[in-house]
Amino acid sequence: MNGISPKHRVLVTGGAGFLGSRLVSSLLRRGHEVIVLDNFCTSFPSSLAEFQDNPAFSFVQANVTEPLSDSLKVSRIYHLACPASPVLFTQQPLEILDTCYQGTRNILEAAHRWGARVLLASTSEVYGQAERNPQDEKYRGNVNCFGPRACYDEGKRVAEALAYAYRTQRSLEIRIARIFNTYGPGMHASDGRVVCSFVGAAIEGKDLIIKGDGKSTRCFQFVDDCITGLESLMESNWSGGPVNIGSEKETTVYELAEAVINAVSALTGRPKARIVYSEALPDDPVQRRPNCTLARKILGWEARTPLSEGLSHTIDWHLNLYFIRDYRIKLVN
Ligand SMILES: O=C(O)[C@H]1O[C@H](OP(=O)(O)OP(=O)(O)OC[C@H]2O[C@@H](n3ccc(=O)[nH]c3=O)[C@H](O)[C@@H]2O)[C@H](O)[C@@H](O)[C@@H]1O
Repeated sequence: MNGISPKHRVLVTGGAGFLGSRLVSSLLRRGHEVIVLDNFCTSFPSSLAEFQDNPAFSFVQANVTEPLSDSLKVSRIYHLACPASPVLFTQQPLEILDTCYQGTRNILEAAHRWGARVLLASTSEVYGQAERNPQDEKYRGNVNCFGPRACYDEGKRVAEALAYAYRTQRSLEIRIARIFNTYGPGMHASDGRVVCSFVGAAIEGKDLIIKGDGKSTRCFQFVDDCITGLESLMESNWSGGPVNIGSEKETTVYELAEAVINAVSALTGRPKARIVYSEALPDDPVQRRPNCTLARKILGWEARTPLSEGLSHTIDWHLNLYFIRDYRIKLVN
């Protein structure tokens, strides 16, 4: 993780996405050669624009559900490709399941041919409607396999099971990160996840919609903390099971809404947006908080960015997408 660490040829699946593009930026900064594989199903080519002139960067437009060409041979694979917004769980469940199973299988198969190490982006969603708080990696979860979140929750669980099978049967080097709610610059308001939805609404002067009573909790992790955690895990000697990567600071959805409204108003001088309530999503986890003792112990890593600081970077990023004139805000791209 420092200037003298070995340089790799790295494949990032989903590299045009929210986490992916931030990871690519960090890997290139550290001197690695990076290939992004993405099909833009939930991302935009513009998120790769800043890398285009970098000779260490290349891009392949493809779906991970198709087998990988050996011309892509690398020594490290970050497997991030998968739609992750709950809005898509009801719109594209079959595609999500295909990506989680066949996509992950293709990645692991290619890694086996190439002798590459794989980091699988798993999720806090494998814990489902958790019956204990916080959730450590030994907790086996409470997931509904026949419900609107099943495609993602069970999809990621089968992806973990595939990784385990390739490790035991094919001796593949595997790292699994269970990533908890991550936010920051690069996640567009249209994504549907809560932080970017609230920030987008507050900037546009629209109501913030709380789904449910606002008492549900999440621990919001700033994207750069998450990326450092993923890179540390990839280059660590850890050969055990999955590792939680998240913030341990628990916040209710209502507290988040208030924080966003106040921060946007303070930064723009505009009147405060309002909160309205709508029905809770079915199977929406009520309480979620990682226990990150393992990550601290094996990686010396923990999420450090306070919510207020992360929100301020996030709001700045969103404001830069907007053109402010005559007290009206218009979308420019
Ligand atoms: O990051 C994680 O750990 C996982 O959780 C997310 O799911 P969720 O926690 O439901 O993410 P959000 O859509 O951001 O929702 C968080 C909470 O805010 C609420 N919410 C969301 C959006 C909104 O406009 N209003 C609102 O009240 C949701 O109902 C939920 O209670 C996604 O499943 C994944 O991106 C990810 O793997």
